[in-house]
Amino acid sequence: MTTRAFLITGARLADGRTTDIRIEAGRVTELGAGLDARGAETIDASGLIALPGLVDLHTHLREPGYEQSETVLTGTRAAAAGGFTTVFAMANTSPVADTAGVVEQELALGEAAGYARVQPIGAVTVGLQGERLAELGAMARSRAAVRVFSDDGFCVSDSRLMRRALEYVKTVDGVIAQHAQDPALTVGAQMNEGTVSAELGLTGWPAVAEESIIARDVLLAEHVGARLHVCHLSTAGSVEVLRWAKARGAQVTAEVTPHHLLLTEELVRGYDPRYKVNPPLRRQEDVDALRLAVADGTIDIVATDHAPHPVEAKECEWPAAANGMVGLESALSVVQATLVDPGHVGWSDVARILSEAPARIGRITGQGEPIAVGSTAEITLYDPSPVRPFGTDRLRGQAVNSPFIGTELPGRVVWTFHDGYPTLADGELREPDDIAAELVRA
Ligand SMILES: NC(=O)N[C@@H](CC(=O)O)C(=O)O
Repeated sequence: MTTRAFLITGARLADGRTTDIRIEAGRVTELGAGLDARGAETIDASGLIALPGLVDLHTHLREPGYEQSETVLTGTRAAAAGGFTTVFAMANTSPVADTAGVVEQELALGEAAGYARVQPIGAVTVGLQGERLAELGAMARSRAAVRVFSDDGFCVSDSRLMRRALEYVKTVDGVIAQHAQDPALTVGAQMNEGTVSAELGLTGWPAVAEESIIARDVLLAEHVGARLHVCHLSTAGSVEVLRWAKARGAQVTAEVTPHHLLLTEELVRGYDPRYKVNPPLRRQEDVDALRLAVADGTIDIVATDHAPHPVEAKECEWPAAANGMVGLESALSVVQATLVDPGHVGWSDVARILSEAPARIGRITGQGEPIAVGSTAEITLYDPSPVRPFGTDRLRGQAVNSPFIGTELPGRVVWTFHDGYPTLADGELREPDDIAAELVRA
């Protein structure tokens, strides 16, 4: 928190109202037209949309263990540049985040960096090995107060273990975020299974490997009365399974990534490993179904699956390349391009799918609140202006494995306020020393 006061003038809220916003000591203290600027730094936000600070339920921060890809500091700088004020950090670090000690370390690294709230996700199984449950209770009771558990990168494929995990997290109001991929159906898989994989001679990754696990997990979650969250939904069939699950009243939520809302398997034809990702890019029919599923509320949220990799893991032949794409800095622009501009959703839906719903699913407070008097000052100011080239200058983390480099995307995040202070100011990231000094003064 900071002692400084800010007056944001002429911003458009997600519901369309234009207002000034006064921020003091980490809170929104006044809303309305023509507010008094006394004692405050004024920010002219005419033409900008004010959204509640974005919350990403699915970020890979890589620290501890893979600092050559990303650190908590560089990853949260990317988050701030993309308008995020909270990132849920996936557990596939080294050591794996499967103990109270590691999740508390992750939390502390986030606090020290100061760019965004880092909310650790705990592993479901020890070492992501899928053999025995990790210390779910100890992680939930730790200072990190973990509520989201995931072996992401791997599927909890053993049905008995998945059932036990669901039973366990129910007792702490937690959720299992499942990476739905039947490993037996995807041995050696390199891309989506279909005519393109047949033409290219690459081992295919069938849609049913995802859909069958989602269907099983919905039944397991219903059976034990627990919450299930499905990570990175990628097929039209998965949308159908989810519709069926929600119609039955199952406590299931789901996410889609920006890249699955925009890109298709056709890009694999160029063998550029930037397009290699888990789950793989699918068909245009899948992209269309995913967009409609966000529009009608079947898919609850957009989550980035920000997966940074070093250059050597991507500048190699397709089969040897790592899966994953960075996404924090481009997420809001891709959401505008794929959902807002075509008329599928409005800005109040964007506030829901990129802030309010992920905070609710992850059971965190003080984030994802509509901008109102008394709410925490977690605010993203976004300029939804026309398309422009998306270049490496837009990437503010350590890795450059973005599939959007060289494309044109609309919009730009201009200011990000976290805990009442700007982590991104007029398009420029604040320096760590400035943020540290601000936090000390508070
Ligand atoms: N989404 C990805 O393509 N990669 C993820 C893990 C994974 O889901 O394979 C990563 O950690 O790199």
